[in-house]
Amino acid sequence: MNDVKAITVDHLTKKFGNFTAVDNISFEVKKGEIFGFLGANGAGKTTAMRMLCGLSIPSSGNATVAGFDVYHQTEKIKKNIGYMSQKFSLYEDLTVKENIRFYAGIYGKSNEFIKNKTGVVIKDLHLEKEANKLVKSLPLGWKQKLAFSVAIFHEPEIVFLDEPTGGVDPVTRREFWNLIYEAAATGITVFVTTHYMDEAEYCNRVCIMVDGRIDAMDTPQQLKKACDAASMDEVFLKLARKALRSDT
Ligand SMILES: Nc1ncnc2c1ncn2[C@@H]1O[C@H](COP(=O)(O)OP(=O)(O)OP(=O)(O)O)[C@@H](O)[C@H]1O
Repeated sequence: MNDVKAITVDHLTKKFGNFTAVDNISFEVKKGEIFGFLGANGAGKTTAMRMLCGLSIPSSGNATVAGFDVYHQTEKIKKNIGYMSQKFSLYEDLTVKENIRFYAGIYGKSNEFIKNKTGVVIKDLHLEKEANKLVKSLPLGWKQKLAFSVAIFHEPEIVFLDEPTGGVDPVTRREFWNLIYEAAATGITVFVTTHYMDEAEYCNRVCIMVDGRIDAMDTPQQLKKACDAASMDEVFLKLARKALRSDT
């Protein structure tokens, strides 16, 4: 990790009518950093992430992603990021190989690049026997690992992961995080939302949102120290308890 900024956020705000979903947030993420974005349901995580991905125009404030401005350079942002969410799924009726080729094609990669890298990804994920099977035949954990590999196939500067490991067992989640570490080691910046507090421990830095605002932001070690908590679970409970709004 170095001091190059992958993401800069300065007083960013998003209003829906009179309701302020994201309220004046500011932070920076360094290149190669694994940055965890936590908060109770309705805290504003997805709304903030959508602005950073160039999918939603802010009401006020500024932000840059990979050096591009979130108001005027949204197409450039989209080309330079990867995105994966629990809800975003691969095409179930395409094979593993067809899914990889389809998404790589969207980013305009050459046939040679796609062919070579498809082989590498399938080998790394140990999916050789499944390469020509329909994605719907794979277990959820395999689909998620494949979806992550597809999201970074075009070698983006930053990958945004919105609750990427929802619904899978701890062992598979651990394997998924190994992929995240490997990606970060190649210099890809990882911006991840999660509800799992063991995953918060794996992040270099964590930001906790409460009612649209940033309530705390630091390394997991420092947050535990500051809150006099034994685990991130305890940190989260102490901070999120203050939330007035919740979607659940
Ligand atoms: N398009 C919209 N119009 C009106 N309100 C919205 C819209 N999108 C989100 N909100 C509201 O903004 C708040 C923040 O929502 P957001 O989805 O960003 O939260 P979140 O932290 O991602 O929650 P979750 O963990 O449940 O996904 C919620 O109260 C939500 O109902």
